[in-house]
Amino acid sequence: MLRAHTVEEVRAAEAALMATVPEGTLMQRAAYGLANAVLDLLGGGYGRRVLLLVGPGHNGGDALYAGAVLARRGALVEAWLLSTTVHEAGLAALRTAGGRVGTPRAAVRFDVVVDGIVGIGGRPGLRDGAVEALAAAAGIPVVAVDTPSGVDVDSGATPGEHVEADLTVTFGTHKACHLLDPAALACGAVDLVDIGLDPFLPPAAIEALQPEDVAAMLSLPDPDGHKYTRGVVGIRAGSDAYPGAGLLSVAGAACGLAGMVRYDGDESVLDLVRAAHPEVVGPGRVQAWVVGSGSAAAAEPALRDALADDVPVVVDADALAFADLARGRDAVLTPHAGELSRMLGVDREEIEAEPLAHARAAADRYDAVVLLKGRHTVVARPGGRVRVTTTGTPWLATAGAGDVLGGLVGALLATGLDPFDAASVGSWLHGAAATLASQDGPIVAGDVAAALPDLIASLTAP
Ligand SMILES: NC(=O)C1=CN([C@@H]2O[C@H](COP(=O)(O)OP(=O)(O)OC[C@H]3O[C@@H](n4cnc5c(N)ncnc54)[C@H](O)[C@@H]3O)[C@@H](O)[C@H]2O)[C@@H](O)CC1
Ligand SMILES: [K+]
Repeated sequence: MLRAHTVEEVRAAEAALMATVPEGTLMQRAAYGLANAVLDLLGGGYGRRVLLLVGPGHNGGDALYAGAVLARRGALVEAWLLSTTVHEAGLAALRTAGGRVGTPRAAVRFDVVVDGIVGIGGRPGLRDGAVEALAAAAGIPVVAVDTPSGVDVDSGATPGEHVEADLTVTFGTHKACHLLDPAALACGAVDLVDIGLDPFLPPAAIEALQPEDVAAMLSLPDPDGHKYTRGVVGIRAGSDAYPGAGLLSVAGAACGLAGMVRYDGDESVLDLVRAAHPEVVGPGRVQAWVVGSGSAAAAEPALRDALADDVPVVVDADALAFADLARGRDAVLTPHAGELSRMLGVDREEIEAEPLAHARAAADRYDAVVLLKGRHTVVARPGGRVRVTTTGTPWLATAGAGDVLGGLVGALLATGLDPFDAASVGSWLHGAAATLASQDGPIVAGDVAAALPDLIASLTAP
């Protein structure tokens, strides 16, 4: 499990760890990790030209000490000091190693820029000197120290100017900004350097599932199981006007995880569903319902009927307008930013600027699990625990992909996962299946559903 901690938690853990090691140890660990990441990126040190952007705090100190390591490895290291005071010992180390201090100038030629302007002590936004230095070094790959300077570390928002990194090297644990958009977009790839913080960190409120977590949560068929013990998922989606929504919801549900898929909707859609998925049967008892996509006016009665069965429910698309009915129930609400905007009465732009805060607010408001779709989907449960999905591909932004996701989450609920696990595992599988199907090329929603069995097999293979 990948975990993200708050600045406050990191500072407390660092203080506890620092009490157990000689002074300066943590910064040395951080600096060596950072220098190694830069060496990897550059394919070596000798003759490489490295620019350090150095702010007033320890973040700049990390950059200076890493610069000293790089200078000893033969790199030509220049530091631009963006504050009247910088980490003195770090600066002395850089100078001793042969690095120098330069002044910001246009049309500079460096192989890499190391952003040590601010880290977890930074307020969002950049000061003028930093903006000008970054402009002078535009076009050069950027390695951010701990966080891209200027982002809001704990919320993942980017309310002001900020660094756009190609690689972010962070220390001890991830922070929200590494996982949550829009800040995560500014991180580029993220490397975590172990500085020994783990024993001092509390449980994290924000997590990102990894393949081994997903594999451990999937329920495999018992040797003596049968289709009913494996769980039955029911789909109430699609209509005469939108039969595709029903077909794709069924396709996601028919990934093989549940023992049976039922379709309960218009006869005309059922005929199409049966033609595409002969194994699907008609209405009856289920262990989970998926309600709402392409349901139009039928969404409200369909949701009421599903809730009356007292089984977990995925509340999707048209049914989200009636999400109040599911308050406090075993439910997964699956809005995209536009749908959540209508549910909360908040502008869509505000939701996209702070998906973490709004997914959490919605989970509390509806007392249910909320899966807010996006590049990095946010799954929030009431009380603040969150899982962020980091699988996926931009090609997944395609019509019907949400229907497949709804069906898949329903199948996972039917197998007995709780709503938080079903939503986060479903979202992870959905993204990973899209990547598998896409191979960096275009896909349609049906391809994502079709890739699920192979993906699941690769995860669960002994
Ligand atoms: N505390 C520790 O033991 C460790 C800290 N480490 C590094 O230390 C960093 C935190 O250091 P600090 O607490 O000194 O904080 P930072 O280096 O993040 O910066 C804080 C300083 O920047 C100023 N500042 C705030 N916002 C600004 C902005 N937008 N533009 C310009 N200046 C701004 C503040 O006045 C303050 O002086 C971490 O991100 C990490 O890089 C690592 O060395 C690992 C160990
Ligand atoms: K930084």
